[in-house]
This record gives sequence, C-alpha cells and structure tokens, in this order.
Amino acid sequence: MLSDNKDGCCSTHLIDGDGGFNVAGVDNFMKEVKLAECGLSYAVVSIMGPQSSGKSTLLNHLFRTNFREMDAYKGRSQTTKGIWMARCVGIEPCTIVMDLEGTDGRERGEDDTAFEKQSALFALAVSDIVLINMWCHDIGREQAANKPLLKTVFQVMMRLFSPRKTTLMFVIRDKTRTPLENLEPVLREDIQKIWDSVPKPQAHKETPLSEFFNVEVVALSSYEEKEEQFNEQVANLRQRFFHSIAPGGLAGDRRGVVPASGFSFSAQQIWKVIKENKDLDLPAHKVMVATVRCEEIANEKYASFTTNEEWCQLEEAVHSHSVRGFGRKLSSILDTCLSEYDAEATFFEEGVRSSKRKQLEEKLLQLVQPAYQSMLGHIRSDTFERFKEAFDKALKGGKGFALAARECTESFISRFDEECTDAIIDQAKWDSSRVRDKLRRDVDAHIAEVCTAKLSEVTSLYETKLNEALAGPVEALLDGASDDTWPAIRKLLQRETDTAVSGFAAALSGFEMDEESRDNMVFRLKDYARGVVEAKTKEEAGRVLIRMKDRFSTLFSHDQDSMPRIWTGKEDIRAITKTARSASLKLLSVMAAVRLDDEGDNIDKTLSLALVDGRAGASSARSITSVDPLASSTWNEVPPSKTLITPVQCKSLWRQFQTETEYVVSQAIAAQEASKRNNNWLPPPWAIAAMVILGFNEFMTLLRNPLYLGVIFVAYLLFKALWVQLDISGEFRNGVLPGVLSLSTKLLPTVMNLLKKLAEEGQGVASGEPQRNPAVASKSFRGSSSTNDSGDVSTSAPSEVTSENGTEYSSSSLHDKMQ
Ligand SMILES: Nc1nc2c(ncn2[C@@H]2O[C@H](COP(=O)(O)OP(=O)(O)OP(=O)(O)O)[C@@H](O)[C@H]2O)c(=O)[nH]1
Repeated sequence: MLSDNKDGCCSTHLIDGDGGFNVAGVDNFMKEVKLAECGLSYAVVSIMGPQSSGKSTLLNHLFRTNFREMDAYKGRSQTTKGIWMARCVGIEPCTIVMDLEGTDGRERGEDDTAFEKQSALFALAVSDIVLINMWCHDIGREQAANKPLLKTVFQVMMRLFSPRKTTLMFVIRDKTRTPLENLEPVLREDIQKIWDSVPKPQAHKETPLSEFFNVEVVALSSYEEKEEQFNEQVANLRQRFFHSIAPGGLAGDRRGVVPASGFSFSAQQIWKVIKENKDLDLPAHKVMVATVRCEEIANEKYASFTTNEEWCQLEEAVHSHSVRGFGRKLSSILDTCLSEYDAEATFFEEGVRSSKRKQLEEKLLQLVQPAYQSMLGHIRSDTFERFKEAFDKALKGGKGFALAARECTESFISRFDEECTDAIIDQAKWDSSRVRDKLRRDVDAHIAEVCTAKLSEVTSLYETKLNEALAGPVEALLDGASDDTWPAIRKLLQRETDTAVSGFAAALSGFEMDEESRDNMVFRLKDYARGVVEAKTKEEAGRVLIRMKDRFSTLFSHDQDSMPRIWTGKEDIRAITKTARSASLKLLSVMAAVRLDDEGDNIDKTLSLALVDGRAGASSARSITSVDPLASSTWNEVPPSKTLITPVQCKSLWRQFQTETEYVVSQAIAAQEASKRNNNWLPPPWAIAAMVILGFNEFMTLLRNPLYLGVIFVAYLLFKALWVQLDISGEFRNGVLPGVLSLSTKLLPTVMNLLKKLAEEGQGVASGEPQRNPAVASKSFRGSSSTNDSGDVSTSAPSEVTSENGTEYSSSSLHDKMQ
C-alpha cells in the first residue's frame, strides 16, 4: 500500500485501523525514500488532534504530502484510520511525517488500551516534533475538545522511562481576530492546568512541563474561509521545518533517536511494546535496536564477505599454492568488509556497535584462518624444499658442511620470516612461531640426516682406501712369510693409517664436530685398518696348508735360480726337503697369530723345535721328554683374540702337510735313483780297459775283414729294432723278473713281425722300387723327438730312456703328482 505522487512524495499506511504494523509497507517506504542512508540526519513529525480538524489538509499544504482529506461537501466524518506515514517533499534533512487517526471520535472507546492513547504514545516515542491541531475556539474552554487529548499526551509521557524532550507545537486553526499574543498565555495556562492535573509518578512529582516539552504555538487562518492567508501562514510555518534537527532547530533533544536504518525495526518494537501495554524504556530500546540492527548488518557483511569474489579466488588459490601478497590482499578485503559495517552501523549505540564489530571481526578471522594456516604451510614447505636444494648445492660447491648448514639455515629461516610477514593479516596478528619452530625442526632433522649420510660416505671412502692400500700388500707380505713379515706389515699399517687418518681428519674438519666425536671417528678408522689386516691374515691363515704346500713344492722343485730341478743324483734331497719344510713352517708360524702390537713371541721357535729341528732327536728323546710343546690350544705369549692357528692346529696341519708332501719327496728319490741307474749303463772303466786289451785280436779281425763289420752292423740294427719294439728298458723298470716274463711272451711275435717286415722290404727291393728303410726312419724320428723332449740331454743310446725318464722327473711333473 505504497503511493507516490508526481512531486516525489511517498506515503504508506504505517499502522492500520486494527493496530496491525505494516512491516512490508514500511520497508518498501524506507527503500523508496532511501531512509536507511540518512543515518541520524532525519526528523519525524506527527500530528494529532480531533477528528476532521483539518490535519490532513494542513500536512498536505505544509509538507506537500498526499494524505487523504475529507471531502468538504460530505460532512465531518473520519477519514484517517490508524497511522499514515509520508515523506515531506522539499524539506532537508529528510523529514517523515505521520498522520494520526483523529481523537475524540465516536468510533473508539476510552480505556487505556484505546487506540487514541496507544497512537499518542507511539507518536511521542518516535517523533521529534508533535503538532497538536486544535480549534481556536477551544482555547480557554472548560469542555474543549483538545483537553482529553492533552491529558492523554501528558499521561502517556509518564510511561516513557526516560522521556525525550519533544517539541509540542500547538496549531490553532481558524484563528479569530484575537491576536496570538493574547491567545498564547491563555493556551499555556490551559496546558499547565492539564499538566498539573495529570497524576505523576513520585520521581516526576515536581518536574516542570518544560523538562519534557518545548511548547510552541502557531495560529492559522481558516483554510476554508481565508485560504490565501492560510496558505501564506502555512508557507511561513514550512520554513521552520527546514533543518529542524540542527542546534536550535524545531526538533527536540533527539536523545532517543535511532539511526534511520533502524527506524522500521524501532517503530515496530515500540508499537509492539505499546500494544502489550508495557512501559517504554527508550534508552534500553535504543540499545535493543542497536543490538538487532548491528547484528543484522554484521551478518549481512559476513554473508557478503563469504561470497566476495576476490576472497573466493584467494581461498581457492591458497589451497594449492603460496600466494604472493596474501596478507595484504586479505587484510584489504577484511578491511573493506569492516569499513562497510562501520559505515552502516556508525549511528547505533557505540558499545553495541563495537561489540558487534568485534564479533564480526572474530567470525571473519575464524573464516579466513584455515586459508592463513594453509598459506603458512605452503611457505614452510616451499622454504624447506628451497633450503634442501640450496644446502645440497652449497655442499656440492665444496663449502664446509657446518658452514653451509649454518648459512643456509639462517638465510632460509629469515626468508621464512619475511614471507610470514607478507602473509600476516593486519586484523589478526596471528603468531607464526609454531610453524617456524616446525620448519626449524625439519631443517635440523634434514641437516642431521645429511650429516650422517656424508659422514658415513667419508668414512666408507677412507675405509675403501685403507682396504685397497692394505689387503693386497698384506697378502703379498704374508705370502713371502719371513722374520720381517710382521714388522713390514706393522710399518705398512702405520703408514697407511697415518695417510688415511690425516685425509679423514681434513675431511671431517668441515663438519666442525666436537673433539670427542671426531676422535671417536678417527679411532674407529684406525680400528678398521687393523681389522683389515686381521681379516686378511685370518683369510690367509684359512688356506695356510695350500700356501705351505705351494711353497714347499716351489722350493723343492726349483733351484736357486728358480729353474726346474732335474734329479741327476747329485742333489742332496734331504737338505732340499729340510729347507723347503723350514720355509713352509715359517709360513705357518707367521700366520699362526696376528702381531700388530710388536710384542715378541716364540711361536716360530716353538714350531721349529717341535716340528723340524727337534724332530730328529724327538724320536730318541720321546720317552724322556713326554711334554709336547704343541699340545695346547693357546700360545704362551699370544692372547686368544690374536691367535689364528692354535698349537694343536699347527701340529695337525703340519702332519697333513708332511703326509701330502711325502709323495713328492719319494718321487724325487725314485727319480734320482733311476737317473743314477741310467748313468751307470756303461761298464766300469776297468771293464772297458779289459775288453779293449782282451778283444784287441777280434777288433783287428774286424778291421781286416769288413764283411764282419757289415754283419755286426746288421745285428746291431736288429737288436736296436727289437729294443725299441719291445720297450725293454720300460719292461725292466718294474723289476727284473716281471721284465723277463713280459719279454718272453712278447719276444716271439715281435721277432716274427720284424722278420715279416724285413721280408716285405726285401721283396720291395727285388722289384726295383727305391724305398727308405723304415727302421732307420723310425729310429731317426724317435731319436729326434726324444731329444726335443729331453732338452739338454745328449747321451746316445740311453738318451731315449733318459729323455723319457727326464720328463717324468721334471718339476712340473712332480707338482702334478703332488696335486
Ligand atoms: N473550518 C475549517 N475547515 C477546514 C479547515 N481545513 C480543512 N477544513 C475542512 O475540514 C474537513 C476535514 O478535513 P480533513 O483534513 O480531512 O480533516 P482531518 O482532521 O484530517 O480528518 P480525520 O483524518 O478524519 O481526522 C474538510 O472538509 C476540510 O475542508 C480549516 O482550516 N477550517
């Protein structure tokens, strides 16, 4: 029910005739006249007076409104029902005027809940200026129509806890010739009388009327009879409503005024209280209105913040990555939101306004906090990742570990602080120290992890170096076991350890470790070096028997020039064996214990005495000295931790060694004897001399008759062929009797075969085919091959035997037999 005229006046039914508050109508009216934007710069004027006393006519002329007026020709009857509201046209600041239903009407009752009283109280509560319309002729009259009205006004005024000072403007209508100067005192006297007659609460018993009201009086000519004058006087009166709220203006003290945006709610609540017939506490009402309105504004601003595009984008972005200028952007959005609240709530009661602002701020900050935490999380993880990269780069660039760690930590923690400052929301001032602590912990943990990895890298590097520098040489030194082996190993260990330790200490210097930790690490490296030597020695001790056999074999089968030995019979096999065994025993004694601490021991002597030197006499003295020095599981001077081969094990190993080398020695002895036999093939010199002297005649006969020589030569060839065919020397190798038996079985077939071959060859000669003598060819071939096999052997007849035997006696053959 909103009406508008062409002049821009807008009016609405505020309260209908049944006392119903037109909420929608008022809200529409407020939007239409943009009342909410007025803040405190607005005034409310209301008019009350007897029914059909020309109120609407006056208001329409005074404020250019469009209230319904009674048609003059229809007679006096009620036109205005309830309360109407309109905006005054052309009056600044915005002035709202309310036209109240006329009093004294026959339609309403007289009790306290009468609409007349309720609307009067409402008008007093919300208006700055109340116009009281009265007929001029009612002034001074005892039964005047305005008296009950004034009584009502003064009575309801008491129901306001802290009444505001309202301007009561008495508008005298249809003024007579009596000038206003004469009328006014009479009117004021009437008013005073009514004030005095009104029962007042104890607190206001003595309070004068002027405490509650500014009383103004104006008189207007009759609109119906002197319209021109009426219009002129109304125009003058209109001037008084311009800037009515300014100091000294027509409006009252405006103590209970609520900001324009809260007008609708305030009016509604006041009407509600009045309808419930309760007293009106305006200050409390003001606070209540402020509370409700500020909350409404705050909720509105909160809602508009949640849908703010800029904020939504920022929130979405910060979920996935860090946003530059996050704090600045968010602070600005929050600031705008709070400023808007401030602007709208500025005229409401300060205490309420601030507390609601605080609540709004808290709610907003609660809303944005996850985004801030997310931002801090991004800053932390980004900083940490960048720290790791920079730290790695610094280390690769050769910077000392501790220095790099210190510089990178400082640099990235301060970068984190900078970025946190960038993310700080002005309104919140949240503390980022917990996230900073977490970053610090992550950084420290990473440094510790890298430190451990780098230290183990450096350690394993130097351990590898030590391993390379020690394992091979130690093996070589142990292989050439002698009295100097352990001194040499100790020297090698010392030298290599010193080299490694100096390099290791230099590498550790960058870590700036405390002295104790560094010493511990150096100590562990030294220990490792010893461990390498010990492990190598242990490994070699595990295959000492093979080493001993190798050494024995090498020494036994080779002469001083490392040439393979040929057992010609001149060698002293016993001495050679003893030397080789002593050397092998040295190997055993060297590997029996780890001697890195240069503490003398008698292992070598004990072993020599027990196994080599003392052995000759041992058998004879066995019955006398029953104590075996090797019958023990520990060496006297060596702790068990350093013992690799116990005395008992040495003994057992030596027995095994002897058993396994015995065959080689016996083979050598056999070879030597065979060699001796071969060398003794020719008869002794005296026999040769006897043969020459005694066979001189036969020799001369042969010289004289060459035919004998030819026969002898043929016989020799036959004999030689038989020798070769029957392998006579081979057959007799196993003894005389087996040789004779074997030859007797093979002789006849071989002779037959030989004769057959000769016959075939004779036949070949008879048929005139030139043919080589196969026996000669065979001999020539075998002779040359045997010469090749024997190498430097040059004896003629026995050379083949020697050469064949010589092959068997060579060092390699001996070795093969040992294996
Ligand atoms: N005598 C006289 N009559 C007037 C004056 N002004 C208006 N009227 C007449 O009084 C009658 C009622 O005028 P309204 O303006 O409707 O009066 P009202 O007080 O608004 O009436 P309700 O709203 O019903 O209480 C109309 O016929 C007017 O012409 C005036 O100054 N003097």
